[in-house]
Amino acid sequence: MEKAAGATTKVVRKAMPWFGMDIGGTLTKLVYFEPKDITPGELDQEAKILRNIRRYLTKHSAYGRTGHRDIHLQMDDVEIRGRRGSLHFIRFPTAEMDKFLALAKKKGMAQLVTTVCATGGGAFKFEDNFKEEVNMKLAKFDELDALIKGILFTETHNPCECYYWEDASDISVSSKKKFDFSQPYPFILVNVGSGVSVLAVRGPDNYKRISGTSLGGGTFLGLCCLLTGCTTFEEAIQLATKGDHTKVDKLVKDIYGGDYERFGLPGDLVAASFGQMNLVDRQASVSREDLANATLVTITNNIGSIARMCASNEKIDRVVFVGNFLRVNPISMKLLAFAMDYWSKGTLKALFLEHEGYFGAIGCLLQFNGELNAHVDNEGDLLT
Ligand SMILES: Nc1ncnc2c1ncn2[C@@H]1O[C@H](COP(=O)(O)OP(=O)(O)O)[C@@H](O)[C@H]1O
Ligand SMILES: CC(C)(COP(=O)(O)O)[C@@H](O)C(=O)NCCC(=O)O
Repeated sequence: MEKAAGATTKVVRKAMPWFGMDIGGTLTKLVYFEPKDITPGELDQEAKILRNIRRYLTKHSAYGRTGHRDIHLQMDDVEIRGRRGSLHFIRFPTAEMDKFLALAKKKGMAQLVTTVCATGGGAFKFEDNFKEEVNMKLAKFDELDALIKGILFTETHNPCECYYWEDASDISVSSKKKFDFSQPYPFILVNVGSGVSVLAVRGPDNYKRISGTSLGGGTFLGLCCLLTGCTTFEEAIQLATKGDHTKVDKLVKDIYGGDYERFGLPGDLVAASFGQMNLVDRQASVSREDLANATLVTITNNIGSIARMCASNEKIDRVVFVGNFLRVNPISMKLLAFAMDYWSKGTLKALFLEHEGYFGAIGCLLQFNGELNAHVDNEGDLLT
């Protein structure tokens, strides 16, 4: 790009809009940086389309039938690349990508010819659709790199980001407590999205993916829909909250009549998930709520076991759980907190983060560092 004659470049500001997008197996997460330090010169120059997009995203909390802005997660007064502004958090089902692209086109995105930073499997899968339908180029980033960068950034910008569950053994009294995560390393990171990835993180650029399981949030939702006829994650969680998994599972005491003392297995421990459901009379006596609760407990306990084995193998005592499976899901968080503590005899600590499913999108927004440069002249006007 040529600099205008006589103009000296004072500040290099990157052209707006700034988005970070994590296109996951179930949900697409969009983080939008709303600049709050717009100079009068910049405001004059701001294209009408850009202004309309900024207003549309920041003034609404619902987009179409299935898009939502998580207003409670909004982060204000954040500095990124020398600009101050707010981070807005928006999600919609990845299955609705065609509707999102149609909306983006309607809002004039196609005329902006811009680049969006994207991560998650969908950044690869939908790359051509973005180019063809909204003239957007995707700058792609690895989802696990982005996840860790997003966590580290958010933790340093939000003093209340990290928490644990106190007294997790009693679900009814257990409560959230702030945790100081300013010295994070090393930690195990368990990302419970559609599937589950487990990482050992020893430094900002030092991590490895040590395990994973296909029994994750997608499994919970899929099985719950099949077993109960529910249609949304929120409904599945509501049902699970009112159910009792012990009517569905076979417990140690159903087999032993009490504890299996020799190996320290308490009678109330689940011996076999869904282990009662081979009996026709038992099938008839369980409710949709019980089935939802059993599905949630089964998936959660399995994730807890894998996380605990990984922590023990890596000799790391802090386990951070993230991903949208934990959204509006205190049952799973408390179960994980209890499982980590109980089975490790108090040596492992389960930690949780407020922006649970958005770290990939945040990390992606932060990583972009090219192509959008715009020169600003003496008066602070954009020359692009
Ligand atoms: N509104 C929702 N719609 C669908 N799934 C949801 C919703 N809220 C939470 N979830 C849970 O979050 C999981 C997806 O988590 P997420 O971290 O976004 O993963 P992914 O990147 O694979 O989409 C779903 O499988 C489901 O268990
Ligand atoms: C393939 C994935 C990294 C995709 O991430 P997601 O969209 O589920 O967040 C994840 O689903 C995963 O790690 N699945 C488990 C695969 C396994 O180790 O068995």
